[in-house]
Amino acid sequence: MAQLSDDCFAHGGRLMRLDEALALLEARIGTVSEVERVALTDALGRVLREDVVASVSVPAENNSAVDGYAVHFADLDPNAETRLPITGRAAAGHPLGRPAGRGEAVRIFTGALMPDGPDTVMMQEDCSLEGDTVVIRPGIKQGSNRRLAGEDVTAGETVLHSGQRLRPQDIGLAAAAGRTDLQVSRRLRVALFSTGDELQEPGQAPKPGCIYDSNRYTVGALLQGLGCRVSDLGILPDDRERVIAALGAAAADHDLLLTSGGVSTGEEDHVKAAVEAQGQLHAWKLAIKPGRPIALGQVELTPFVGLPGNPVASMVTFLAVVRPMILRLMGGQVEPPHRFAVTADFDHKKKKDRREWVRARLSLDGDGRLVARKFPRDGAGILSSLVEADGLVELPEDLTRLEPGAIVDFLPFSEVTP
Ligand SMILES: Nc1nc2c(c(=O)[nH]1)N[C@H]1C(S)=C(S)[C@@H](COP(=O)(O)OP(=O)(O)OC[C@H]3O[C@@H](n4cnc5c(N)ncnc54)[C@H](O)[C@@H]3O)O[C@H]1N2
Ligand code: MOO
Repeated sequence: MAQLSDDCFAHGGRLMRLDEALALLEARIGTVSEVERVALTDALGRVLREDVVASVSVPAENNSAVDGYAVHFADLDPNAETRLPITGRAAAGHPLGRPAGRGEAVRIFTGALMPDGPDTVMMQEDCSLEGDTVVIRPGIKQGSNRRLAGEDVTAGETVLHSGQRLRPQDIGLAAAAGRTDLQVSRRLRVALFSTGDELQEPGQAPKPGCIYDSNRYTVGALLQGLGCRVSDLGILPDDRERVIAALGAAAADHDLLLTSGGVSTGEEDHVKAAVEAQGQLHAWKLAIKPGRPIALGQVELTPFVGLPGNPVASMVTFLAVVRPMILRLMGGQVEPPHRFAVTADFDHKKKKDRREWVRARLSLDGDGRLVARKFPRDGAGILSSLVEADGLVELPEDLTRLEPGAIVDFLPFSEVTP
C-alpha cells in the first residue's frame, strides 16, 4: 500500500506557486492499487478503474423515435397527400413480427422495433385518419423519425474510461451498454483530526475563549463528497504521547491523515512533533490567498496533510491541494476544474506572484451578463462568506489590480464540491 517514497515532500522553504506544489504532489504521490467491484447502484462518485466496452449496440436495432406510422418513403407522393392502409401494429417491446411491404402503413410507437421494409416514420400529429387509412401530408424527408441501430453506442466501443469519476449519466450509460457492475478504486480511508485547545465539540456548553470545531465538519463533508471513508478521530488533545499514539495507530490502517490547525508557527503544536517522531513533516508556504501555510509529511509511509486552521483557509486549501491529491490517490484523472468567464463588479488590489481567490456571488446584470459580486468581509476566519458565495473568482499570479468590469475566471463551488 506504499504510495510514497521516503521523505517525499521535502522542499526548500520558499513561497511556492500553486502549480509547482501540484506538480510536486503529482510526481510524488501514487495511486492506491486496490480495486473492487461494485453494483451500478453503489458506483456514484467512485473512480472507475477499467475501460468499459459496450457488449451491445444502443439501440440494438432500428426503432421509431415517435408515435406515428411506419411507411416506405418511396410510396409517398412528394407533391400531394398519400393514402395508405394501416396493416399492422408495432409497440415498444411488441414488434410487428413480419416484414411490411410496399403500400403498407404500420401503426408504430416510440421505441418500437422498425419492421423490415419501412424506412420512414410519420409523426401522428402530421397525419389524419380516414377509417383504417392514414392520410399523409407531403414534405417529409426519407428516414425521418427513425433511430438507427448503434447510433448512440456501437457494440465493442469503449464508452467509459479508467480514471473517470462516475456521474449519474456515466452509470446510466454503463447500464445501457449491458454492465451490472464496475471495477472502481476501493474507498480511500482518511483519518480526520482537529487540533487546538480552543476547540470544543458542537453541542457542548460553551467555555470562555473556546469555539466550536467547524473545520472537521467542513473537511469531513468534502471528503465524503469525494467518496472517502472518513474516520472522524475528533479533537486531538495537547498531549504529545497521546497524539503520537493516535497518529501512529491511524497511519496503520488509513491512506491519508488529515488535520487542521497548528501549521503556521507550530510552537505549541504536538501534531508537528508527533508526525516528526514517526516520519517527516515539511511546512510549505504556498503563494495563495486565502491559505498559505500547509504541512505535508508522512507518518511511516502514510501521507499526512496539516491544513491551516482558519476555516476559509482550510476549505480553500483543501480544494486547491488536497482534492487533487485525493483524486490522484484514488487513481482519478486530475484535471483542473472548469472556470467560467464572468464580469467582476468590484475592484481589487493584490500582491504580484500570488494566486488569490475572492469569494463571490453571481447575479445577472441588466444586459443579461453574469456578474460576480465580492463578499464584503474577506477574512480567512469568516466562514459565513463561503456560505454566501456561489464560488471563487480566481485571480492569477501576475495580476496586481482588478478594475470593475473586467472579465475574470469564476470557479463555482459546484465544480469542486459534491
Ligand atoms: N506569526 C504568524 N501568524 C500567523 C501566520 C504566519 O505566517 N505567521 N499565518 C496566518 C495564517 S495565513 C493562518 S491560515 C493561520 C494558520 O494557523 P494554524 O494552522 O497554525 O491554525 P491555528 O493557529 O491553530 O488556528 C488559526 C485560527 O483558526 C481557528 N481554528 C483552528 N482549528 C479550527 C477548527 N477545527 N474549527 C474552527 N476554527 C478553527 C483557530 O481558532 C484560530 O482562530 O495562522 C495565521 N497566523
Ligand atoms: O492561510 Mo491564512 O488564511 O491566509 O489566514
